[in-house]
Order: sequence, then C-alpha cells, then structure tokens
Amino acid sequence: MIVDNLPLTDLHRHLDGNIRAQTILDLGREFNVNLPAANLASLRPHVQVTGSEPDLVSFLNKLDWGVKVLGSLEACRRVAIENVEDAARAGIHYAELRFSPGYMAMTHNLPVSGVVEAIADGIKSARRQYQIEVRLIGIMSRTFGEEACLQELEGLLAHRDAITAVDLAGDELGFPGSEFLTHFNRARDAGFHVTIHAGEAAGAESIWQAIRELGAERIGHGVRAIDDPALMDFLAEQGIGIESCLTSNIQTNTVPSLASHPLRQFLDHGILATLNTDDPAVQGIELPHEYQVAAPSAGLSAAHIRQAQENGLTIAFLSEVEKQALRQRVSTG
Ligand SMILES: O=c1[nH]cnc2c1ncn2[C@@H]1O[C@H](CO)[C@@H](O)[C@H]1O
Ligand SMILES: [Zn+2]
Repeated sequence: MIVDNLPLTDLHRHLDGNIRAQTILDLGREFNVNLPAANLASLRPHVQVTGSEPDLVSFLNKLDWGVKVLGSLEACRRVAIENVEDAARAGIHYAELRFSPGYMAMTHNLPVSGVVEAIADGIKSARRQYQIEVRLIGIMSRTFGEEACLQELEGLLAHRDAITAVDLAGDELGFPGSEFLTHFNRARDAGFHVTIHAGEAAGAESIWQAIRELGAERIGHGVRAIDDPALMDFLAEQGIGIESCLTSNIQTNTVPSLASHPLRQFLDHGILATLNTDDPAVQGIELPHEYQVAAPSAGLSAAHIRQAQENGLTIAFLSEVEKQALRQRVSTG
C-alpha cells in the first residue's frame, strides 16, 4: 500500500530510539557496560517492547540501554551511520532523524555539542553511500528539566547549520511545555523549524500550548486533538501537520487499539496527518509495517494511506524546490 512513485518519508524517527540490539552488545563490551544480558535473544526483552507498556514513561525506559553504551563520540557516529542505513533499507526516500544530544551524552559525560557534531558527521558520511535525503531534528528531553534542555539547545546552536528543527520530547505529563518558553523563543530566533511531542500523554490543551506558546509548526502524535473540535478545525485550517506513529501509540498505551486510533478522522477532517515510525528498533517495527499492517488496522482505506504518504512531503521541513526535486527523483525511478 506504499505508492511506489511517490516519495516515502519518515518525519518522526528517533535516532537514539533506533540503536540496533547487536550494536548495544558490541558497544556494551567495548565500554565495559554491565548489560542485563550477553546475547541478542536474552537482551531483546530489555531493549525492545513486546506487546505494550502501561504508559509512556515505561515505554521510554526501553530506550535507556541504547544510550548507556554510548561511551565515545565515535560510538555516536556509528549509531548515526547505522540509522541512515536502516532508513534506506526500509525504502525511505526522505527521513528526518531526531535525537536528544544530552540524553546520548549523559551516561559517559560526553560533550553535548560534540555529540551533535558526531551525529551530523555520521549522517554526512553515510549519505554518500545511500540514496536517501536526511535532515536532523534536535530534541530537548523535557524529562531531565529546563537546565538540561538549555544545554541541549546550546549544543544544537553550536552546530546551527547541521540542524533543521527542534523538538520537545520525553515525559509530557511531568514536564509541561509551559516550562520551556525561553528555549523555544531562542530556537525560533535562530531560525529553527519547530515540532513538538504533544497530545500524547497529556490532553488537547498541551497541543494548543505547543502551537501558541512554543510556535509548533507540526505536532508529534497529537492523538488527543480528537477531543477538541475547535482544535481539529484549527489544525486543518492552519496546515499544522500531525506526525502519527500508530504502533507507538499502542505500545505506550496512548490508545487502547488501532481500531480506535483517530488518524482516519484526522485525514477525513483535512488535517495534514502522516505515517511515521517513532523508535523503530525499540518497537520492533519499520515504516512498511505501519503502511501495510498498522494503517489498515486503524481503518485507513488505500486512499487515506495515499493521502498520508502525500502529506509526508507536504509537511516535510524542506523548501518547495527540494520537495520538487525529491518528487522528480522518485517518480522517474
Ligand atoms: O513516543 C515518544 N514520546 C515522547 N518522547 C519520546 C518518544 N520516543 C522517544 N522519546 C524521547 O525522545 C528522546 C530521545 O530521542 C528521549 O527523551 C526519549 O525519552
Ligand atoms: Zn517520538
């Protein structure tokens, strides 16, 4: 159900939520990290969600081993390269890879701006080998508070040209967006695009806050928009895109079942909603699964799915010229 001659985009894909289990084993050995298991099969349950977690924060804990083994900037670079390879292998033509430099730097006290540089460098070198366009989104991990987020912002600003947009992710309930006004004022002044995780663990008011106070041009997840008809209208009228991640929303217990997921209603309402992964390795899925299995289970018709694929290019953080070039390249094979 992926349309072959249209660009396939993944706009919501955490690079640090997509660290291969084998890489975790390798790096764990290299940096003497005491992992909970010594082989792939027994490590999997510690680094991958099976079934679903009780809530968002429990889900997010599954990402921790991946960053705990990042003992050097070279390790970060490796993870960036493997992310480009994984996305290209999944058939993605354009990926916006997001990462939280402070979260990646935390365990081994790496320099935050060094992590940004290593990721940017890894992406640049991997792109020479793969037919894929990549842009980077810098995440501020709200879970670690305002000060830690400020350090992440500084690291991102130090490599301004390598970063396309900024995001706020992590524990939405514990750390509301209202604590991060300064951060996003500065980010917008620097010319970054803005997308925010909102309406996932918290309600529709968190989406309003992200748009009005943080300047979000797109919303990650945005599931709870369905509870607020005025917000549904606003999203459609203003062309504020929604980055949906169907399987993720089940695994974080944000929605009880795919059948009750609001994505189909978003599309029917004319909202620029899209299909994306979130944290592929942690979730044990890839983008084709979201198109071929998750989307039909969420009640999307072939026409809905095509619309979602088209929306991916429409709301991508690319110029019109870049979008046209991508469309051209894919349609002519
Ligand atoms: O689905 C999600 N919702 C909210 N935050 C997330 C999700 N997946 C990952 N992160 C957060 O993003 C940062 C790493 O890129 C971490 O803060 C992680 O907890
Ligand atoms: Zn996410």
